[in-house]
Amino acid sequence: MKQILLVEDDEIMRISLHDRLRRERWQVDAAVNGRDALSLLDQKHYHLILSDIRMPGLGGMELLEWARKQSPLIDIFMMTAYGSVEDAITCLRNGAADYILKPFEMDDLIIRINRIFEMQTVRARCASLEDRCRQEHQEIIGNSTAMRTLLKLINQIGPTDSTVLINGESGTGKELAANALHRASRRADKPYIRINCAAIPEGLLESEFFGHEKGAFTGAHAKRLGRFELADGGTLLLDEIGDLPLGLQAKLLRVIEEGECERLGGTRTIKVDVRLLCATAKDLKKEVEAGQFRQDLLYRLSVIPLTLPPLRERIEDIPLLVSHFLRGFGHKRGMTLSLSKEAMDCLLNYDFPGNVRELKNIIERVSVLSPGPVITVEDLPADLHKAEQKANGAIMPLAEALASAEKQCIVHALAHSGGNRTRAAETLGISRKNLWEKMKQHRIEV
Ligand SMILES: Nc1ncnc2c1ncn2[C@@H]1O[C@H](COP(=O)(O)OP(=O)(O)OP(=O)(O)O)[C@@H](O)[C@H]1O
Repeated sequence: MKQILLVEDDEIMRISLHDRLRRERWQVDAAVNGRDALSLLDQKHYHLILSDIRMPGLGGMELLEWARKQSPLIDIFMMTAYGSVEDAITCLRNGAADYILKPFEMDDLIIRINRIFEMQTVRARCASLEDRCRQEHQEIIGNSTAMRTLLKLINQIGPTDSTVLINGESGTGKELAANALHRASRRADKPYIRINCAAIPEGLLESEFFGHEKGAFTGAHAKRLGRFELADGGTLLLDEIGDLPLGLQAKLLRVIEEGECERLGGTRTIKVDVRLLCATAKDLKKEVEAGQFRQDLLYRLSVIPLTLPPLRERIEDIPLLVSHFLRGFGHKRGMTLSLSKEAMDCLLNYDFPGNVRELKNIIERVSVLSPGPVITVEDLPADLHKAEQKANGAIMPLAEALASAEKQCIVHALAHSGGNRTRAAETLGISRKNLWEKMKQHRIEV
C-alpha cells in the first residue's frame, strides 16, 4: 500500500486532504508542520510527501532539501497558494516531483499523485531490468592461469555452434560462462533462453521443453510454446542438466540428433535450430556409472567440455574479485569501500565451499553492514576469523601442503604490496629473481 506523508498547517485543509487521500486507499500520516514531518520521516518510509510550501517554523523548501538528502527515492509534491508560484518553481528545480496551486480540485490532485505513483512503478521496473541486464552482461573477473585459459577458450568456442558442457562446483560462475558464450556467438542478438532442470517438477519439464497443444492434459487451457521453440535461432541453456529425468534424456537426445521436436498432444513436427549449452555441478561420468545419466547423451553434450575451477584453487583471483564486488556494492551505498589487510588475509585463508557466490554474498553483507568505508576483520562473518582453517582442515601429502602454503604466502605478499614484486620479495625475505621463479612454478599472475 502506498504511504503518503501529508504536511499542512491549515487544519481544515489538512483534514479534508487526509480524508480524500484515504478514500483512494492510500495510507496517510498527517504532520502539522515541517518539524513534525521530520520526526515522522525518521520513523517510517513514505512513497510520497505532499507538503505545503509556506508553514511557520520549518517550511516546505527546507523539508524538501532534507528529504532529498535522506532518501533520493521519495517523491515530493508541493502545494502552494496563488502568488507564490516562484517558490514552487524553485522547489521543482530542487527536485520536487510536481506542484499544485491552491485552491485546487481534489480530483486534479489525485490524478497527479497517481501519475507520480505510476512513474515510481516504471522506475522500479527499469531498475530491475537494468539489474537483469547487468547480470547478463556481467564481466568474468579473474587473472589466474586457469581463468585466463577459460576466457580464451570462451572466445574461441563462442562463435561456433558446438554444444558445450560446463562443469564446476556450485557458485563457480557456470551461468556467467554460459552468458559469455552466448554473447560471443553469432546468435548474440537472437533469443537466449534458460531452463533450470532441477527447479521444475518432473511432470512439468517435458511441456516446458517442448510446449503443449491446447487440451494436451488437464489444465492445458491454451497452446504453449516450449523453450526449444522459444530459443529457435538462438541459444538454450540447460542448467543443472545432471538432474534431468531419464525419460526426458531420451527425448532430448532425439532433438539434438534430429533437430526437431513435437509439442505435447501435437502431431506436427517442429524444426528447431538451437545451440545448446549445458551446465552441471555433478560429475556426469559418475552419474552414467550409477545409471542416472545416459552415456550416449553425455557424449552428445560434451562436444566441448568447459571446467570452472573452484575458488580455493585460484586464490590469486580473490583480491581482484573483492575489489570488483566492493566497487559494485560501494557504488550502491554511495561510498568507496575497501578491505583492511587483515580482513583480506582472512579471505585468502578461507576455503569458500560456496565459491565466488559465497565471496560475493560476504562482500555484499559487509558492504551493507560495515559502519565505515574500511571493512575490518570484525565486520567479516565469524567462521572466516579462523585464519588457520585451511591448515587444520585438510590432510594431504606433506609436499603438497608445503607447496600450497608457499603459494598462499606469495599470493598474500603480492596482495599486500598491491602487486609490487620488489616489495613482496622483501616481505617474503627472498630475492626478486627467486620470487619470479616461484611465481612461475605456482602459476601466479599479478
Ligand atoms: N569470475 C567471476 N567474476 C565475477 N562474478 C562471478 C564470477 N564467478 C561467479 N560470479 C558471481 O557469483 C555468482 C554465482 O555465479 P553463477 O550463478 O554463474 O554460478 P554457477 O556455477 O552457475 O552456480 P550454480 O551451480 O549454483 O547455479 C553470480 O552472482 C556471479 O555473478
